[in-house]
Amino acid sequence: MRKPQNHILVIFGASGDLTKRKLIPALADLYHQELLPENFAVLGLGRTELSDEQFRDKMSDGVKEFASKKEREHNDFLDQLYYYSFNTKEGSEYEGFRNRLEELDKEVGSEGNFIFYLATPPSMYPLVPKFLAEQGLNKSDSGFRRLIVEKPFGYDLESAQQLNCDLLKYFHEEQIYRIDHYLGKETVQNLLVTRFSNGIFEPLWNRNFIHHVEVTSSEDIGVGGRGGYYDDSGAMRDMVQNHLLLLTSLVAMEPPTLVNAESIRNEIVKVLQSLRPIPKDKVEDFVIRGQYTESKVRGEDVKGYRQEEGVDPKSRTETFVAMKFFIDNWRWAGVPFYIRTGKMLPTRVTEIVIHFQPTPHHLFSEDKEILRQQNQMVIRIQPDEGLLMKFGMKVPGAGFRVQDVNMDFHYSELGDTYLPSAYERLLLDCMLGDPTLYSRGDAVEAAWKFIDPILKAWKENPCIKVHGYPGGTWGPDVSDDLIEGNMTWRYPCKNLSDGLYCEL
Ligand SMILES: NC(=O)C1=CN([C@@H]2O[C@H](COP(=O)(O)OP(=O)(O)OC[C@H]3O[C@@H](n4cnc5c(N)ncnc54)[C@H](OP(=O)(O)O)[C@@H]3O)[C@@H](O)[C@H]2O)C=CC1
Ligand SMILES: O=C1O[C@H](COP(=O)(O)O)[C@@H](O)[C@H](O)[C@H]1O
Repeated sequence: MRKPQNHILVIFGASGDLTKRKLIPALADLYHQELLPENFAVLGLGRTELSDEQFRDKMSDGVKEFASKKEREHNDFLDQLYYYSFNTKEGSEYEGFRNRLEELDKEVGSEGNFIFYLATPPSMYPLVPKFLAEQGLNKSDSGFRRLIVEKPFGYDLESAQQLNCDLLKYFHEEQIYRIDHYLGKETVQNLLVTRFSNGIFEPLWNRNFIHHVEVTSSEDIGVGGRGGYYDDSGAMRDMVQNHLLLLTSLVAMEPPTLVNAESIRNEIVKVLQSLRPIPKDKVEDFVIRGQYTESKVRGEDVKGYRQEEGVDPKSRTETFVAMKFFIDNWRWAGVPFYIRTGKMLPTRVTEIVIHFQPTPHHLFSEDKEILRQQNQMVIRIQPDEGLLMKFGMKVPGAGFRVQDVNMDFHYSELGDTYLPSAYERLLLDCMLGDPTLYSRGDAVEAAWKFIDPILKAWKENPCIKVHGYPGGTWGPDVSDDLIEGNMTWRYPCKNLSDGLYCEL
């Protein structure tokens, strides 16, 4: 495996939750696999006053696992962490920061290569690049300068376009790495391999053989301590605009010419640009929104969303979205795509279900449940990552009764194979200068263009219902009505044989 060039990773927002919970553990994993360069340091930034030592102590909790195994290595990793305190909103304070960075660069031998990671509140995303540019830190003749931008990328189409413009004033598109951590997931990348390295699937992957596609990403927890952020965001901005549309794009895209950033991202953007707009006055026919209410889950009382800390007690923010849409292109004309996400649902599962066309004639009419004869391919992103095919087999004995059987593969069967975390993969790719698994500006805007009219309709028309659903259920019952015919969503928890992830 190629190692990245020597560099410093500068984290804006290093005293925050994301740094401690995701970034530092991912870096520790890279360190222990010897994937970090020889001369490397992290420079954490925030207003909170911390010495380097205090910062290391604060971060060491997140990497305790290693501490117990290899104490010396663990300490060597922590020794690469540094901290500098300043208000990143104040342009006048950047000179001091630049001096510290240049000093550290000499100390570490990082050759003037810097990655700037924006893990601050989003209001700071346009400011930091401007102030970096004022200090001449956005470009260099000798070293590389890259900028990683966390989600959310904009609040709507207009703000996303504005943010793209703001970033592009100071950094080139090739320097900008917009994170969607779903693309960093091993099983999401495997979607491309499953589709494009197997002769058996791709010939069937189109409107002639696929009846409809379902994408579900459910969580069995509520908003927890993130009520303040979430109440202003909601499931549509938090999950659909980015992760779910990305999964849809990978399912629907054409084969890329090459496995590189340009080819793959070109195909992703084409799908997003082909999404059929949902007219504002038809939103209720295509999109169901819901909000969890007080309930009992597995014998425990759980709060309703409006009782969560930081949430407006009259909030109409959606914690559940189910929607139906079409992709207007040659491959997918007329095939409905159904996507669904929500908090406080029965289990945590992300999966894609390809429903194949039924046989043209139901030969084995003894089987009353005709739907059984529709083959399904379930691509499970998490947990218990794997792939499952469902098809009909004869029930042994008299007559011709058909029953569904499963043929499945679980990643866990690969034995000790190490599945890197999404952040680990994405950080390493950025260090190596490979943006393939990061979102391109035009893709982000195309996704917002599709979502924007729905958000506007919700905002402008209070008659569009926010359906309550008791925590621990699969969302509002009306979400079943979205699916045409006598079909329903796949409810993974109803069929324990499908996997071990279901905890109900
Ligand atoms: N947490 C998560 O799991 C995820 C977070 N994200 C995104 O990442 C970003 C960070 O999230 P998270 O870590 O949870 O947020 P936190 O609120 O925990 O942290 C925010 C960080 O920004 C710093 N900050 C805020 N204002 C200033 C300022 N004026 N000057 C210097 N530093 C400042 C804070 O430092 P201090 O208070 O010391 O100044 C703190 O380190 C957000 O945009 C979020 O949407 C995305 C995906 C997941
Ligand atoms: O981006 C986000 O994703 C998480 C879900 O991520 P996962 O990797 O656990 O599937 C979600 O909880 C959070 O609200 C959202 O901001």
